[in-house]
Amino acid sequence: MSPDRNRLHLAIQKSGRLSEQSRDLLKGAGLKLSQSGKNHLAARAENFPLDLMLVRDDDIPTFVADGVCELGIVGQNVLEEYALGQPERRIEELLRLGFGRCSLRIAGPESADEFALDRLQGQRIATSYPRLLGRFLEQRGIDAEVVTMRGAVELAPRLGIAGYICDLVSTGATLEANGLTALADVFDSEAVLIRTRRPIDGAHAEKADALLTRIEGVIATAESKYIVLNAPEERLAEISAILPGAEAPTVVPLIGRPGHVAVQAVCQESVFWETLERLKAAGASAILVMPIEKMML
Ligand SMILES: Nc1ncnc2c1ncn2[C@@H]1O[C@H](COP(=O)(O)OP(=O)(O)OP(=O)(O)O)[C@@H](O)[C@H]1O
Ligand SMILES: O=P(O)(O)OC[C@H]1O[C@H](OP(=O)(O)OP(=O)(O)O)[C@H](O)[C@@H]1O
Ligand SMILES: [Mg+2]
Repeated sequence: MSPDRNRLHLAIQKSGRLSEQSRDLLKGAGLKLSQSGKNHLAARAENFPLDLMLVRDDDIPTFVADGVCELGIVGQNVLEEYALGQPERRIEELLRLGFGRCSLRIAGPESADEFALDRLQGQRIATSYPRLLGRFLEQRGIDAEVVTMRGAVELAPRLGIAGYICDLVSTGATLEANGLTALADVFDSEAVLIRTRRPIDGAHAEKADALLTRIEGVIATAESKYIVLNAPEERLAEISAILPGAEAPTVVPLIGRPGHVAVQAVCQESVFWETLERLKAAGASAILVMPIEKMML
């Protein structure tokens, strides 16, 4: 099946850590995705000229670099590992998506306080990310042997394949279950939206931009809250400074309460209970924090 050139093509992971959140993000951007059974390798947006290609995450950078897919969603770890092996960067990273957060870490069977990077000299380290690890070691002048494994890297020390490993960690549960401790950070990652650097024709480029604007809106909305509160006028500057990530709040006089105003603002960073306590201490009252359903910046 050759791709339909009247539609955009977005590559996402078929099944794995990024698949569900990639689909949720697109649904949040208003796309109605056609059902795809377990064996389907493509899905269609019914209300937007976009086809989804459901693939192994390792293949996503290649598809986007070659322009087979104009867009993709992939972890920065996979993207950077791919890019390190290419003479030119044919992929543009457009947007961090706030999910799939993990770190590529060196781990081993010893405790972190016994460890110093120098202990890696002459050792074997098993990883699925030989280029990222290779760069890390080279930059630090460490001469170690990198052993490439496709998966189950955590088993390497037990099997005697390598003394250390370098693999993705988020909660640390997998390391712990295998008697390993994280010893050094190699690369921090999250899922990103990527776009080909190959020319996209005019109508397509417009569609890609429209989709990007929607996705930016979804990301911004996820953290953002709408805050409304009452404040003594003379403490307005102090209260505005506490509102996280808010630009130019709207200030409205309160009928029947001279010297007091109502303040409304979009906070683009997380609003914690501590924030509310600080606002109250600064004289704010009747503080409401509301979710924002949609936002276009
Ligand atoms: N424990 C984790 N927590 C959060 N994100 C993770 C975690 N592990 C991996 N990721 C991110 O999700 C991506 C996909 O991980 P997954 O384990 O599903 O990949 P995979 O086994 O290589 O899948 P595929 O079959 O598509 O090749 C990783 O490249 C990384 O960016
Ligand atoms: O620190 P943790 O929260 O335990 O996560 C780390 C694990 O997650 C990833 O594997 P995944 O579970 O996606 O399976 P895979 O190895 O089959 O890709 C990664 O390769 C680690 O093994
Ligand atoms: Mg993979």
